[in-house]
Amino acid sequence: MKISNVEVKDLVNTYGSPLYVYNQRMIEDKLNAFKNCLKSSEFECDVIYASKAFNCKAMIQLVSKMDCSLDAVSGGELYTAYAAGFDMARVYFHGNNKSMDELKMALKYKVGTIIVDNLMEAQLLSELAKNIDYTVSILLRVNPGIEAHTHEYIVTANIDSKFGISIEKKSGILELIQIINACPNLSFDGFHAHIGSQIFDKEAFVQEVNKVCEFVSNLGVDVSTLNFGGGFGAVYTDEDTPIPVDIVCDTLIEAVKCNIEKYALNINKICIEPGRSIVAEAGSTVYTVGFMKETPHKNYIFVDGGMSDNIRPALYQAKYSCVIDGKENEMASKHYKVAGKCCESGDVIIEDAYLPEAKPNDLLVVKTTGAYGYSMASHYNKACGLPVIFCKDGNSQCVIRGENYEDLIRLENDLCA
Ligand SMILES: Cc1ncc(COP(=O)(O)O)c(C=O)c1O
Ligand SMILES: N[C@@H](CCCC[NH3+])C(=O)O
Repeated sequence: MKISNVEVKDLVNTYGSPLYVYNQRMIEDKLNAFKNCLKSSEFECDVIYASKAFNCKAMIQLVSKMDCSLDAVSGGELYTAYAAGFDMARVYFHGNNKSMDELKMALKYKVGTIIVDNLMEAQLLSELAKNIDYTVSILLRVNPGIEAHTHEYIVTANIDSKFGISIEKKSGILELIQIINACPNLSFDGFHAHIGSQIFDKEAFVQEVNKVCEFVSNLGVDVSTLNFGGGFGAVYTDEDTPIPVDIVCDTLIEAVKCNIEKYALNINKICIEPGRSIVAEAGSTVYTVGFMKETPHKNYIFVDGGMSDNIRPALYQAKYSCVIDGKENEMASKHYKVAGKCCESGDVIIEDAYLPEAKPNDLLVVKTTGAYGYSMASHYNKACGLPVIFCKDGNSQCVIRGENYEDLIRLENDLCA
């Protein structure tokens, strides 16, 4: 099996096992697709990559190369963007509980946009921004009361969310805007909303746009920018049917246009923040099969990683599909339960993988692990962090080296130095 024309077995020979492998061309194509599809002659459009899905310098440099903006949600993500040489004016800084240090860091780096999440943040930021020498664009995160899930969305379900201010709280929102506008270095430009992740129903996004625009039309405040967040889906198994990128973008653009006309709004910029849909399908995890065993009801395959490199099955009952390298074209003949090596019964990567006969040392490639895999990895059982490899057109490049045992105790050892 090849990933962007690089043999998986060659990757394992060169970099070891297990590995996260990304098809760099697929990432670039996805960023391009969003950029090319989110276009309008009536307003500016910005595609902001939500870096929580997969954040490292090499990824951020790709975002820069493809002329997209960047969503960061922590000091660590900001620091990585800065270290990657990213244009900080194109960073959108999020978070429901940004610390004073993080806000100071954002201002020091001259981050272009801060998405303010609550009243206390507005108060603190307006103090911190008094003496800066540039203007920060401010969006306010509102909670439109639309909580979308895969295959379904529930209107008005979300009033107790930890993120944003409820769109129903008009007086609180006006108070917050006043605080922002009273600070000469902050410019209130509009609103941000985000309704969930892995959403397959385009009507959920139309509802989001309608709700936010109706709210703006009743506010009596100039609003130039609307950011509708991310949440676009990816294919993990045959059951997944995400909305194609062109349709997502057309749907959003059309919905915004209708609302601009309906309410005579002065919107001149819209943004979206795709994370998963950019990187999920481009990433795979390559494991080596170790021991195998049969129980009365299961055939187990044990792999040399597990919940420490992919927490999503244990955390969300997320489903994945996989292939055995070199046996992609063989008929499936056996149901396997693919489990990891962590000391936890729930350490299962795939509950039921229907595969050709497997044997120890086979390379098992789990697909669509590119989003929230590396970024949610842990050191449980002192697991070493996996290397990350980018492949493109027959070439491979290690962009994050794998950890070794020394790395695992380095922070302790530093204290003794
Ligand atoms: C504010 C915000 N923007 C963007 C995203 C990215 O979402 P996704 O990876 O589903 O596109 C998230 C995560 O859900 C988010 O919370
Ligand atoms: N971590 C989640 C997505 C969270 C999105 C962040 N708001 C996942 O793996 O599906």
